Formats: sequence, C-alpha cells, structure tokens
Amino acid sequence: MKQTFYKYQGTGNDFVMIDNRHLTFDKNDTNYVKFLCNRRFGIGADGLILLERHNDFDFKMVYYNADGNESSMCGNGGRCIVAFAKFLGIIEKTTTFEAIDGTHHAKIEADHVQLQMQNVSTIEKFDSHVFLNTGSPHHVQMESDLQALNIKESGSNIRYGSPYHQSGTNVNFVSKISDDKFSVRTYERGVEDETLSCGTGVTAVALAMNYLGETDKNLISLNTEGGELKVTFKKKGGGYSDIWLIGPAIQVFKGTI
Ligand SMILES: N[C@@H](CCC[C@H](N)C(=O)O)C(=O)O
Repeated sequence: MKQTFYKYQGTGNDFVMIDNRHLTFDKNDTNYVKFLCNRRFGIGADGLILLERHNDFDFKMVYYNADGNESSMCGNGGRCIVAFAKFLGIIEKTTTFEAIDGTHHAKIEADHVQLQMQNVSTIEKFDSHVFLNTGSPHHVQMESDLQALNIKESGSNIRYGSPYHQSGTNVNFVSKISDDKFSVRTYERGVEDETLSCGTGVTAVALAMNYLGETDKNLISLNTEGGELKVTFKKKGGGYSDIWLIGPAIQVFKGTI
C-alpha cells in the first residue's frame, strides 16, 4: 500500500510527517521508519513524526529518530507538527497536544511557531560541560572555534563515551557571540551525525548559558547551521519554567511512497 507523507523542516532539522489519525501506520516496523528517513533509498529526514488523535488534547505526537527507533522529545519536530495540525485544519492559532514528555502548549502565526517546553529543575555542572534534560538529554560544552570542529567525530566520542554509553545523549557545542546570542552545532543521538539544528538542544544551551552565568538575559538567540531560533524562560530558584522555543516551521513538499 502507498504511504502518503508530508515533509517539514524547522531551521533545517527535517521530518517526514504522517497523518496517522486512522492508525494505519505500523509503529513497530523499525526498518520501515529507517528506510523512509534514509536520504539515498527513501525520502530522507532526521526523524519521522506521526500525528494521532487524542481524547483530551488536540492531537498526539509520536516521534522516531532516523535510526527507526521511537525516541524522547523533539523540539523542532514539535514546532513542525503544530504547523502540520494547522495545515490539516485540526487547530487554528493555539493548541495543546501530548508528546512523550507530557503536554505542550503552542501558538502559530503564519510559519512561525512558539512551543512551550517542559520545566527544567535539574542541571548538572561538570568541569568541561553541563548536562540537562529538556525533553531529551543534552550535553552542552563551550568551544572557542565551532567551525574548526569535526562535530560527527567529537560528538560521537562523547555520545558513546562515559557516562552516557549505549543510551547516549545529544551533544551541543556552543560559542558565545554576545550577551544574548550564541552559536550552536549539535550532534544528534539517533541520527548519529550533526543535524542543522536541534530544538531541545538550543533550549538546553539557552538554560545552560544562563546557569553558567554566561548571560543574564531571558530571551536568547541561538544561531544554528540551519537558521536562528529563540528561547525565552523564567528562572526561579535553581530551576527554569515558562520555557518557549520559537522559530519557523515550514512544509516543504507532499508525496507518496
Ligand atoms: N531534533 C530534536 C531532538 C530529537 C531527539 C534526539 N535525537 C534524541 O534522541 O534525543 C529536537 O529538535 O529537539
């Protein structure tokens, strides 16, 4: 049977998007998801997202990495599925939906999506990096020359190394541009390579930079290889709440495979 799909991207983090409200997609077929995400033999994407019905909220998001496995929260994917829900006529300007890390509120205006992320109460500080979970696990490390880095090699060493090993982490390398602007390059677990942008990653970077005292601003611009994202938050005690990830979410094309 032919599968209808849509392709979306949010600052170059790209997704195969499937309307699964009739539950026709085989969610246990890891190889099929991997094939659809393959850039040479399939459609090509960093991940695949199913939009499903939900009893209490507007819809449910189910996210798979390009390796075919269901994974933790995807921030850019979350912004893209909001644009997809609007395209399908499920929502208008605001929404509440469920993802693997809980419920999310979002707002959409033209191609611009603001997505509320889960509160973060724990940030672990080490000599060379910080670690936090913004829906997905993130290692955040400052670097003086981002462009000189081999992200795939350095990211993979950290992702598979101690203490992360098989369960892994995403790895973000960061350079400070100014008090409210940082450049970020991310190695993504499950893609096992650099992606052009990572939404939970830049969220982690914004909070980590505030936590480390690199900025006292609460509206941060993050330059990724695929464009600019913004993150706003409130700081209370040692934790962060009212966290919003803001940026474009674009439908690229529709197809069948
Ligand atoms: N691209 C994502 C992160 C997706 C999840 C990640 N690969 C993982 O397995 O942790 C984003 O925009 O947040």
